Amino acid sequence: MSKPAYKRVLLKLSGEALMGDDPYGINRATIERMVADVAEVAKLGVELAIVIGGGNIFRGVAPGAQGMDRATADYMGMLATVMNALALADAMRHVGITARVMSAIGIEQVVEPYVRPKALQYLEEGKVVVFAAGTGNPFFTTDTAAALRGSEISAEIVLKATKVDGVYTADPKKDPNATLYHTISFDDAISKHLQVMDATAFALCRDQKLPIKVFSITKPGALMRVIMGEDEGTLVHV
Ligand SMILES: Nc1ncnc2c1ncn2[C@@H]1O[C@H](COP(=O)(O)OP(=O)(O)O)[C@@H](O)[C@H]1O
Ligand SMILES: O=c1ccn([C@@H]2O[C@H](COP(=O)(O)OP(=O)(O)O)[C@@H](O)[C@H]2O)c(=O)[nH]1
Repeated sequence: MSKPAYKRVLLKLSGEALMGDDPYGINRATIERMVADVAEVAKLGVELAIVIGGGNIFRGVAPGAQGMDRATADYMGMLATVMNALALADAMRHVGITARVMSAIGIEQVVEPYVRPKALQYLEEGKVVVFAAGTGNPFFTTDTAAALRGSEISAEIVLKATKVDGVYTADPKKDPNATLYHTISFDDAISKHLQVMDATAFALCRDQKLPIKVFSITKPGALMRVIMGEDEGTLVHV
C-alpha cells in the first residue's frame, strides 16, 4: 500500500459544516462521519492536530448578538469552538482515538490550556490534539488559528476542510460561472481577494512557507485522498 504524503498535518474543520442540514448546532451524523474520516487518517500514523471552528453554534445565538460589541461577540465565538472541540474529542473517543483538547483561553476546569511543548508531546505520542478557542484573540478567525498553530507545530501543510471543494475564481455559492483552481499562489489568492480564507491566514502561511490544501468536508474519501497526496481540492502555495 502507498504511504501517506505527510507525517504531521494541521486540519481545519469548518464549524459551520458541523451543523449538517440543521439550522445551527452539532448534527450527530455529520460529526460521526467527520470523525470516521479522521480516524482512518490517524490509523495510518499521520500526526494530526485539529482546529475547529464555531460558526455552527454562533449562528444559533447570532440574533441575540445583534448590535453587540465586536470583541464580546468574538469571545462568544471562541467559546463556541470550545464546545465543538469537546464534542469532537468525545466522538473520537467513541471510535477508539485518544484526543486532547487544548484551549487558547483560560478555562482550566473544562479543558487544559494550550502549551506548545505539551501539544508537541501529545502529537509524538500519537494522540490527536484539538485546538480550541481559535487564537485566543478577538478580530481573528479559526482559519488564522489554523495557520498559527500549523506554523507552531511545524505541520507540513494546513488542510482546510470546508463547504466547497476548493478555491474558485469567485465564490461558487454566488457565481455559477466560477471555475476551480487546482493550484494558486498565496500572492494571487490575496491579490484577487478570494474569500475562501481570510487574508491574515493566507499571509501567515505565505510567510511561513506553509502550504494550504482546500477541499470538501462533505465529499466521501476527500480527506484520505488529500493525505495520500492524490489529486483533490486546491493547493495554495508560495
Ligand atoms: N473564491 C472562492 N473559492 C471558494 N470558496 C469561496 C470563494 N470565495 C468565497 N468562498 C466561500 O468561502 C466559504 C468557505 O469559507 P468559510 O466561510 O470561512 O468556511 P469555514 O466554515 O470552512 O471556515 C465557502 O463556503 C464559499 O462559499
Ligand atoms: O482566533 C479567533 C478565532 C475565532 N474567533 C471567533 O470565533 C468565531 C468562530 O470561528 P470561525 O468563524 O472561524 O469558525 P467557522 O467559520 O469554521 O465556523 C469567529 O467568527 C470569531 O467571532 C475569534 O474571535 N478569534
